[in-house]
Amino acid sequence: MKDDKYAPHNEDGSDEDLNALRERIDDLDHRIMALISERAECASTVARVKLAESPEAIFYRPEREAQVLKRIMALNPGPLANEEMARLFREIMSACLALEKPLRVAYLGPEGTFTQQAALKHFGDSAICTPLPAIDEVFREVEAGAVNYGVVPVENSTEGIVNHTLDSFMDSSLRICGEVVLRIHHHLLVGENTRRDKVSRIYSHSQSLAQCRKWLDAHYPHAERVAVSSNAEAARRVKSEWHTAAIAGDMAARLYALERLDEKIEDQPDNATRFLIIGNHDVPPSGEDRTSLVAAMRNQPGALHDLIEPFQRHEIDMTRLETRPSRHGAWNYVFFIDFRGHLEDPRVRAALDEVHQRASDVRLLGSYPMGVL
Ligand SMILES: O=C(O)C(=O)C[C@]1(C(=O)O)C=C[C@@H](O)C=C1
Repeated sequence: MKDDKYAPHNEDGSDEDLNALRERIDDLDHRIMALISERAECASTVARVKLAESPEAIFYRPEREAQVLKRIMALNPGPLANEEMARLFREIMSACLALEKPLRVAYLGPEGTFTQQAALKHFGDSAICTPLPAIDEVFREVEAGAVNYGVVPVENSTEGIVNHTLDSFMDSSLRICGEVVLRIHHHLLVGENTRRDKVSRIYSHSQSLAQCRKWLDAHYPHAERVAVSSNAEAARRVKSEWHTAAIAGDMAARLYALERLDEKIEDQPDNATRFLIIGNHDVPPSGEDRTSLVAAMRNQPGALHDLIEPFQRHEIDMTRLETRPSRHGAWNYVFFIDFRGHLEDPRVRAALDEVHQRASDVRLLGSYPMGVL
């Protein structure tokens, strides 16, 4: 409810001068701060309650965070956009969680990649995030308990699946605890000594070069395209080279202080990448969840149909189906399946009981809240 004390004197606020408006802002800031402090105290108490329940308490609760953010977006009165408001609350929760227990997160590096951006978007600024050079190293560090969670890319809307991530699940007992979807915007970046008409070589990750193929054909048909290990590595190189450019995102542009010759050069304007949060515990239902599993089928006609038929019959919305070669025996395949719903839903249980009977092996990778922001 609006407090009269804070309403403008006129409808358009015109009788208030700048000083008066700033006094109002100071006053509001004090009240916001008092409320944030009260919230942080409350989160500290939550931590004590969790510890009293179990010494192995899990402090990070992705299902609760998803509910908080969704509620904030639903209640937001404006004028800030829902995403902006949720982003602010994302940071408040991140700081509150750090009071309970600072989270350690490993992501596929190096610094400046979209995966770092995804880690920040999901965990906020208070998590302690460390880059690692390969997807399987992220898995290993989480398995070893050196970090609490890992962030790895899993699929891109234009270039498809990240095979390394799917393959890493085959040898791992880790669970998926969450997902983040990031809109991917690519920029053409140069160092201070490079002019637009002098660019003769363009570095980027092969996926990013592919995502900007048409733009490059139209604008730089004669420039050599060189695939490197990451967009951030591309940005690092052009920092010290002349006549070269990098295709990379905001994080890398900022990290290496590069000039943006052209922005948003991706061929598909809705280009997005989905990242997974990997951890070592199950996540309770949030109300809007996704489940992932990997299933091995006996090599026989109709095997794939047999596998997916129970989902259809139980009206479960399958959101992804990927086939990967199995590590056991030539010409054997495993299927990665994502569907809407949680392992605790009765319909999901019924479908999975049947899938278990039909497949030679099923491994549940986890149920987790669908990306909110
Ligand atoms: O509700 C909890 O379990 C909390 O720990 C509180 C809180 C929050 O700040 O709202 C903090 C961290 C969790 O990841 C989820 C929510």
